[in-house]
Order: sequence, then C-alpha cells, then structure tokens
Amino acid sequence: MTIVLEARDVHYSFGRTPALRGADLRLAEGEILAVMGPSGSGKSTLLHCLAGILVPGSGEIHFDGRRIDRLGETGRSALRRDRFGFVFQFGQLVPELSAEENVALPLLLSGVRRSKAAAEARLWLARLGLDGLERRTSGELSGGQAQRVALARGLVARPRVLFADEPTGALDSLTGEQVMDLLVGTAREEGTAVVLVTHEPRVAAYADREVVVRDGKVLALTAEPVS
Ligand SMILES: Nc1ncnc2c1ncn2[C@@H]1O[C@H](COP(=O)(O)OP(=O)(O)OP(=O)(O)O)[C@@H](O)[C@H]1O
Repeated sequence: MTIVLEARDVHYSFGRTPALRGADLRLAEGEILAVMGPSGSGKSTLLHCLAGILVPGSGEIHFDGRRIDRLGETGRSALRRDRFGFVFQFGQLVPELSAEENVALPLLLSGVRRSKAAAEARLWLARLGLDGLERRTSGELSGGQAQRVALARGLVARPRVLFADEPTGALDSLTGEQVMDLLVGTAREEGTAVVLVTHEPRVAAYADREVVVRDGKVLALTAEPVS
C-alpha cells in the first residue's frame, strides 16, 4: 500500500486557541477517507494543514514521501495547483465566469492552452451530467448543479488528492446524495484519493474509512488503510 498523504503529530493554533493538538493521519493512494467530528474539533484546520493552505506550528506533513510543511508559499501553492483539487461547502465558483470557464480555470492556471482547457472543461461538465449548461453563470444554476460544476473544477487537473470540506453541506439530502455519488464515482475512476470532511454519517458512509477528530486529535474509527 502506498501512502500518499500523512500528518505526523501536527499542532496548530489560531493565536492562543489550539485547533490541532497532535493530529496523526495516513491516507492511502486512491483511498476515500471521511473525517468526522463535532463542530470546532479541528476538522477544517486539519484539512487546511494537509492541503498546504496552513502551515502547522509543529509536526510534519508528507505528500508522496516528501515533507511539504517546510515548503515556502510558492512551493505550496504550486502543489495545490498541480496535485490537489478542492471542493467546498459553497461551490465558490467565480460568479462572473460561466460554468465552462470556471472548470477550465485550474488548467489555465497550469499553463494549458485556452482551447484545450475549454475542451477538457466541456468533457468534465458532460461527465457530470451538465451538458447544455456550459454558458451559465453560478447564479443561473441550482445548488446541486453549481456543486457539480465545483466538482468538475476540482477534478479537471487530475489531482492526486481531492479535498472536500462539507461538499454537500448546503444541499438537500437527495441532491447531496447525487453529488456524493458523482464525487465518489469519478474519484474512483480517476484513482484520486479523497479527504472528505463531513459531520453527516450518511455522507461519511460513502468513504472507505472514517476517522473522528476530537479536541484536535484524530481517533481512528475503522482500521488503518490495509495493503
Ligand atoms: N480563523 C480562525 N481564527 C480563530 N480561531 C479559529 C479560526 N478558525 C477556526 N478556529 C478555531 O479553531 C478550532 C477548530 O476549528 P475548525 O474550523 O478546524 O473546526 P471544525 O471541526 O472544522 O468545525 P465545523 O464542523 O464547525 O466546521 C475551533 O475552536 C475554532 O473556533
């Protein structure tokens, strides 16, 4: 089994408020991992540390066997752009851009030609059942459609790890299930590992394994990834 991402004894504080107090986590290649836990327990902070958005006060983050917590902002932002994908609770689409332009964005940022990026974006929109909606802006899409656009954007650059923070949090349960079916289905097809932060057991049930964050520490609910 190959470990793609690992947190070792990670501590992080917001000023004097400790958010992580020795968090450990291992994510296997292609694994879908649910991170659960009560509000304020440190789930989002852990995701942000794993994704190189926040730098831990102490401890280590390893991606593909390389320490990433020691990289500078430029190195971490290159990593986020080239190797990681993101989906958040509120899709955070750029409101002025069309669905197609939103999905093409990560490719354009990586230097892909405009016509190729647009063609890839259209393929991903079709794959997520959004054909015909390419020209719409986020204000012209339903919540579920917008979240599928966000998912297409998160996966278009074929990341090694997709970080999903409450990806269905703003959706009704039926729409949430459709988004989760697509998220898990496409991640599996692509071999993309997923860190899925959720407080909903129904959403966590889509994962291969669950951990619980409590008081800034990670408790394993089911076994470590197995070979
Ligand atoms: N920007 C911030 N400034 C100060 N404190 C923060 C900030 N973000 C989070 N915290 C604090 O850090 C702790 C962990 O927060 P975090 O957002 O990681 O929890 P969470 O488990 O994701 O919560 P939720 O389920 O409510 O999103 C909490 O005590 C929170 O109040």
